[in-house]
Amino acid sequence: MKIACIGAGYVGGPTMAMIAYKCPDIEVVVLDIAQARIDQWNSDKLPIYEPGLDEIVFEARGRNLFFSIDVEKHVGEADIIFISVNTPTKVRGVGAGAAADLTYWESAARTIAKACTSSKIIVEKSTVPVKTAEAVEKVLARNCVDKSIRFDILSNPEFLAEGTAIDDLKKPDRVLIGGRETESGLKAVATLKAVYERWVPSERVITANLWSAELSKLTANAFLAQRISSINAISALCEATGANVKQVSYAIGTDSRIGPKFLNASVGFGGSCFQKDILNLVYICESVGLKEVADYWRSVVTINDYQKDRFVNRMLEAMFNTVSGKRCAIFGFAFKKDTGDTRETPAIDVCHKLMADKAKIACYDPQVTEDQMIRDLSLDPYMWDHPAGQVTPKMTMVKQQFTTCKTAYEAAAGAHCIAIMTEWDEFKTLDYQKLYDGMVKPAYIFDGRNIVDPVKLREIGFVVYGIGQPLDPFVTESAF
Ligand SMILES: NC(=O)c1ccc[n+]([C@@H]2O[C@H](COP(=O)([O-])OP(=O)(O)OC[C@H]3O[C@@H](n4cnc5c(N)ncnc54)[C@H](O)[C@@H]3O)[C@@H](O)[C@H]2O)c1
Ligand SMILES: O=c1ccn([C@@H]2O[C@H](COP(=O)(O)OP(=O)(O)O[C@H]3O[C@H](CO)[C@@H](O)[C@H](O)[C@H]3O)[C@@H](O)[C@H]2O)c(=O)[nH]1
Repeated sequence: MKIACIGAGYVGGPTMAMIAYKCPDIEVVVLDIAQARIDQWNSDKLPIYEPGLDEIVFEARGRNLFFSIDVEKHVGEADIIFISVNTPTKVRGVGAGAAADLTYWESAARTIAKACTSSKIIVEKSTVPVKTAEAVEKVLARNCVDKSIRFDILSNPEFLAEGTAIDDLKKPDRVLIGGRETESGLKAVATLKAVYERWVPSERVITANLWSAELSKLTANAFLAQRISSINAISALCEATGANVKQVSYAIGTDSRIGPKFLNASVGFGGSCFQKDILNLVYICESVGLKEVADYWRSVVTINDYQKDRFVNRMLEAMFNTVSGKRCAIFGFAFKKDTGDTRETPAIDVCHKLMADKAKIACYDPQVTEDQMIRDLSLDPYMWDHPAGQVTPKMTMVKQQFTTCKTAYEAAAGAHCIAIMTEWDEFKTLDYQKLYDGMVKPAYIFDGRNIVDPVKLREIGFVVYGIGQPLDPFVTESAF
C-alpha cells in the first residue's frame, strides 16, 4: 500500500510519520509545495519542534517515510491520499474574519484530479467546514478526465494538540472516520480503519457519516475553547470578589460530570485552531440562519479577547498607568509550552498593546526565533504572508521597541515587570530572587499562566498579579 499526504505541516508531518513508524510495510510520502519545508523535513533539524518527533522521523525516514515536492507523481501512485493543507480564516473578501479560506484545499483537490489515473481513497485530514467533502467530490468528478475512476472521500479529522502530538498520535482518545454509507464508501472506511488498527485498539477507531465526522471536529474545538472562556470569565469575577480561580477550578473539576481538564484560567487561548474553528462554526451557523447559535459560540471568542485586554489593563493600572519607556520582560512567546508555534499566541496581542503604550519589550522564549517574533509582530491584515527574509518598514519599527534575549535573566535585567505568556517548565524553577535583584523597583510579575506561587514571590518583594487570584495588597482595588 502507498499513502501520500498533501501538506507537510504540523499535522501532515507528525501524523504521517506515526503511520510510517507503526506500519513499516506501508510506503508513506509527505508532500508540500514549499521546497524549504521539505528540505527541513529531510534534514537533521526538522521544521517543527515537538517532543518525541525526531526519534520517530529518524527511525522511519528513508525506510518507508519520504518527504517530497513532487506532488503529482506521488499522488498519482498512491492508494490513499490525505489532504492536510492549511485552512486559515479568510482575511479578505466575503466572510473575511470568520469563514475558512479553502484556497489551498481546492488547489489540493485539483492537483489530485489532474494526477490520478486510478481509483483512490481521499482522506480529509485538515479541519474543514461541514459539507466540504461534497465540494471535493464535485471538483474531482468534473475535472478527472477518466470517468471510470472512483474517488471515495473520507473525513478523518485530527485531534492532536501541539506539544503532545506524538503521545496523542500513539495513544489517541479516539480516531474518527466518516464516510458515505454506500458499499464503496463503507469499504473505504474499512481500509483506513485497518491502517489505524495496526496500533490503535479497534474500539477507539469510531466511524460516522461524513457530515457528522466533519462537524465533530469543529464541535470538539468549540467545546474545549468554551471551557477555557468559561473559567476565564469566572477568573474576572474571582478578582472582583477575593475568590481564587485555582480553588474554584479544582472544586468544580472534581465533579465527574465536569472533569478536571482544560480548566486552567489564563491570559487567553491561542494556537492556530480554536479561534479559527469557532469563527468557522459561527459563519456556518449564520449561513444556515441560526443567529442565536452563532451568537452563543461567538461569545467564546469575545471572552478570549476580553481576557487578553484585561491582562494588559491590569499591567498598565498596576504600573501607575504608564509603561512608556519602561522595559517589560516577556517570558515565552509560543502559544503554549513544548512548541515553537506562535500562531494566534496571546503574546502577540499583549506585546502589541504594550508597544502601543510605548513600552520597550525584552522577550525570551526557548523555542521561538527572533525572526519569527518580529514577523508575527509586524503583520498587518493584508500582509499576512511576508516572504522569508523580507524586511518591511513595519518590521524596522517593531525592532525599535522589541528585542529578544537568550535567557530569562537577560530579559528581566533592568526591567520594571515580567509578564509570563507561556507556561514553559523552566519558568517554574527560575531563581526569582536573582531576577528580582536585577529589576527596577517596584518589580512586578504578571503571571498569564498561573504557574508561579504569588505568596513566595511576594515574600521576595515582587508585586504579583495572577489570573483570577486574590489581588496584591500593594495594588489597591481602585488601581485595578
Ligand atoms: N496544528 C494543529 O495542531 C492541528 C491539529 C488538528 C488539525 N489541524 C488542522 O490541520 C490542517 C493543517 O494544519 P497545520 O497546522 O498542519 O498547517 P500548516 O500550515 O503547518 O501546514 C500546511 C502545509 O500545507 C502546504 N500546502 C498548502 N497548499 C498545498 C498544496 N496545494 N499542495 C501541497 N502542499 C500545500 C503548506 O505549504 C503547508 O506546509 C488545518 O486544517 C488545521 O486546522 C491542525
Ligand atoms: O486549561 C487550559 C488549556 C489550554 N489553554 C490554552 O489553550 C490553547 C490551546 O491549547 P491546546 O488545546 O492544548 O493546544 P492546540 O494544539 O491548539 O490543540 C487544540 O487544537 C487542535 C487543532 O484543532 C486540536 O486538534 C486539539 O485537540 C485541541 O486541543 C493554548 O494557548 C493553551 O495555553 C488554556 O488557557 N487553559
